[in-house]
Amino acid sequence: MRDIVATIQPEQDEVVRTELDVSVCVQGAPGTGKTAVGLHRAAYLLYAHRSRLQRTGVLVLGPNKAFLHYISAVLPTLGEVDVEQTTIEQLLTVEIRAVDEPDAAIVKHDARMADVLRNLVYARIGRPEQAIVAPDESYRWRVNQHEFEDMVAEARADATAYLIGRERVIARIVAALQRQAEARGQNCNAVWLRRMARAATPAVDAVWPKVKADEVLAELLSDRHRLAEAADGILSPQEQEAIAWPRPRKAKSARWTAADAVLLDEVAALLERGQTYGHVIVDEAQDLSPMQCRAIARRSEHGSITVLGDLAQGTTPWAAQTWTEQLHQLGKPEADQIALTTGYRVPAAVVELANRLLKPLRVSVPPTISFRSDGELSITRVDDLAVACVDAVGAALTQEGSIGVIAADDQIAVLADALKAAGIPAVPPDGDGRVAVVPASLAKGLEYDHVIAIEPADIVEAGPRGLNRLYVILTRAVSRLDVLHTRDLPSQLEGTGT
Ligand SMILES: Nc1ncnc2c1ncn2[C@@H]1O[C@H](COP(=O)(O)OP(=O)(O)OP(=O)(O)O)[C@@H](O)[C@H]1O
Repeated sequence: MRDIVATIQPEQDEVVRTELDVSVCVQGAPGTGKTAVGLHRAAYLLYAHRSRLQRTGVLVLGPNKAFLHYISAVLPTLGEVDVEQTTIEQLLTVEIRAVDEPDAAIVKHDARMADVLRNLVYARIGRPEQAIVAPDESYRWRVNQHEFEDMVAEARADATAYLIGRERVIARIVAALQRQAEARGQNCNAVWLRRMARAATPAVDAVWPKVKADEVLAELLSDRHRLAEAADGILSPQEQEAIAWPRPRKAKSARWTAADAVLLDEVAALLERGQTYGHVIVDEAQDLSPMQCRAIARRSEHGSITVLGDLAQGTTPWAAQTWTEQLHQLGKPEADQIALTTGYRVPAAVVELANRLLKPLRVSVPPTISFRSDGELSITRVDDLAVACVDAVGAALTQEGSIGVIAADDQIAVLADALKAAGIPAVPPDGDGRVAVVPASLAKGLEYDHVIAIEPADIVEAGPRGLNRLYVILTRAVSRLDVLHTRDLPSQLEGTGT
């Protein structure tokens, strides 16, 4: 990203300087400066509300590590370093050791899982079956069964989190015991209160047990009976089957997936309240699942949020179709929705090509209008992609600037080898070097002076939402875009090449 401070436009500045208490959602076509606006907003808010935000914190969430590498170079130049920058995966701090089948991931990312998990956690609370008796030297203080039942019911009704509810029951029991003891002239000091809490704990454990998030989720995914109970009327039997583990596992030996990490975060929040931030900035927010949105909503519950994204660049299976729906999931339905349409990155010839893909993407977004009439576009049918790629990179190296070779993920190794064999050092997208070889799945949010896009038909066919992915890739070029293909171009781009 270039330094835009000097040239920031009024429509961008309006977003940057929106008041701290106001949440905003920016639908920004490619290269309209969403990321730049988000980072300037972080800097502006920290400047204008430094003491408040130093207390409450600012969180910037980006889509992947390559993107963070890219923005971490920019934020300190804006004069601000007190910002936590991370990806949603890193935020959730669970070691990811497995990958879900696509149908399992879709169920796990669905908002209905929140109800399943709530049922699961609260199903642990039972009914007291006996009174609590706390021996105290020559006395035996009592909370009878009915009182105990009422305390559990009341704590359940007002508790904001499961473990807080449990603590509340213990506190009520101790208070009741204290009233009895004081009525008999006892001095109830802190040591006495702690002793009474210990005496009450076994009875509370039996009714409202302590639990850990990983144990709760491992049990859900291991035990089909428990899953059926918690998901009754919420998930279909097929959906339950899709997420159930083939063999039971304990939490310690569980191999968690990225979607499990989001579920663990939801369970952890059902158990205890987590950290919140004064302001959260989320980039590429169109790609968040409803469950990921909930994780972010919890962290910005007492603060505001800046949502940045482009519905046309949605590449996940759960990508948002409308901002109204996504803002609802993010807990900020009242956020101001603003559209940025002037593209500063992508030259007009390239924008025109990419805009051809908008209609079939079936999202309602205004097309980009390029600010730039310079730039070059070439679309060439070639015989051998690796050979043509090496030639194209060689030619690009005679001009100034960064070069990104972007291809379907499974072609990256072949292209990197071909460049290496030709003596051209190439780095991955988060590496430092003039030529980067970028898997299509990691191209989002990045930009290069010269982009060489390899075999659009393969990019489109590599997975669901392939056309959205192609749209992302075509819009990464700052000055020049070469499209190389051996196969026919996707029909929307037909008639554009040689
Ligand atoms: N007002 C401006 N004047 C000049 N350049 C700008 C301006 N705003 C943004 N840019 C430049 O345009 C490019 C794109 O900006 P940025 O990466 O923030 O866009 P984006 O909307 O996040 O793009 P995408 O969604 O495609 O990733 C960057 O090089 C940035 O420096």
